[in-house]
Amino acid sequence: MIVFQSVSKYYGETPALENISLRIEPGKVNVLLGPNGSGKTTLMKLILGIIKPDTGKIVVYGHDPARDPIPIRRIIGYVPEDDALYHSLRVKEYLEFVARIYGLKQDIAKRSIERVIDAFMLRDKINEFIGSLSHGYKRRVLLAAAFIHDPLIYLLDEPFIGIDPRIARALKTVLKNKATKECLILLSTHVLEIAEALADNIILLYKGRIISTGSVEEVLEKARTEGLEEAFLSLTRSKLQVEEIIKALMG
Ligand SMILES: Nc1ncnc2c1ncn2[C@@H]1O[C@H](COP(=O)(O)OP(=O)(O)OP(=O)(O)O)[C@@H](O)[C@H]1O
Repeated sequence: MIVFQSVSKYYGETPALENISLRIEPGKVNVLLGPNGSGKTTLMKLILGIIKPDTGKIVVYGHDPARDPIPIRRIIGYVPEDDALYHSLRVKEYLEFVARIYGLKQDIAKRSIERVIDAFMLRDKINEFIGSLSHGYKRRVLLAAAFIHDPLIYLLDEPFIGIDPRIARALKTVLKNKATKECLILLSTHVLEIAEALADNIILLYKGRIISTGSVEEVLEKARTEGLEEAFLSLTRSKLQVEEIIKALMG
């Protein structure tokens, strides 16, 4: 269980997250939705302890990430939104490096690396430098690294960006199954179809605040709309902006 108690995070004067109180439970696929800049990545970085809250408290399976991030990071598989990879390492070297960081024993590491190489169809790329890979392959390497130590928590920032439909389909099934095995899944996406298909619990952020939580049905009911796209636009008061974007682009 991850608990946020009245958490705020500011960058200078700008609030990235304001007064967030939230319980994120295992056994569900939790989906973070929100327009660009609404605080999704910030929320994930707070869970990892990469950044610290200005006010409030976060508890991740009994640990405070601001004070004690190491045991938390050991149980998390994290896919960052941007490609934070070591470009001068070859794919297999990078996966070996990640396995070492997680403290996997050599034989277990070897088996895990083979497993994720096959799962993310990286076999023919293992000796290539990460810097030379296409965007989609870099995303696959990041996903492979997140699965290497069979984590309890999956923190996936836009995991479906750049990957092809085969891996996307498999990943959806795997995340659903992992949730039934009491893993805690928290992913962010801008793709509402993915949210609709996957989410047991939606956390809708807007300008650093939570404006709706609950199942897809509950969010739709609160927004009094039929589809998630309409709910998103209505709850984030974005309908007028869509009209303006269309007008600007159509000339
Ligand atoms: N390192 C930083 N320095 C200054 N401001 C930042 C920094 N990181 C994030 N912010 C600001 O915090 C707010 C939330 O950003 P965040 O990246 O969490 O949003 P997001 O919902 O993940 O956005 P996106 O959907 O575009 O990825 C934004 O206003 C952003 O400009």
